[in-house]
Amino acid sequence: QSAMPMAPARNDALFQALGGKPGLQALMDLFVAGLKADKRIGEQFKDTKASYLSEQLVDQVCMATGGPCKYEGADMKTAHAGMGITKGNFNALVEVLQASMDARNIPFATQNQLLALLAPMHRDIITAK
Ligand code: HEM
Repeated sequence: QSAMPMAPARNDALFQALGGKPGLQALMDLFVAGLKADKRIGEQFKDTKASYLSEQLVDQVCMATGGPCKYEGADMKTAHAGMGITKGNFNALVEVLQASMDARNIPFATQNQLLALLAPMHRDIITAK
């Protein structure tokens, strides 16, 4: 059940609104840098290779928004197993993503569409109180 992948997008409108592949690459580079620098959750990303995580996020979001990519990383449950991620950690990550989207001048409606796509993943990612 929790291993269910995201449903593929029916069109690429959200992918285009995010600036296509170059837009996503710029966004995710900023996002991962923001995660590493964040006082609340930066520690959890200290051993993460930024370029690697950024590429995985680009592929994941590109595919989920109808773009021409294939995400080949782990499913969200497997990827985050044993990390003890809390609701507070998850909300902090969402705030960093919002700040990154603001910095890229991504319109609010587009931001909300991406967040709506990612929000249900909390079930597979949050494993601790
Ligand atoms: C909607 C929210 C999230 C999404 C979409 C997401 C997405 C991803 C993806 C695609 C990967 C790469 C998996 C792979 O390499 O196979 C990953 C790894 C990881 N995630 Fe998340 N994640 C989310 C939330 C979180 C949260 C809240 C934390 C902790 C605060 C977190 C910490 C990590 C860490 C530490 C890794 C391993 C990175 C590495 O390879 O070193 N994630 N995540």
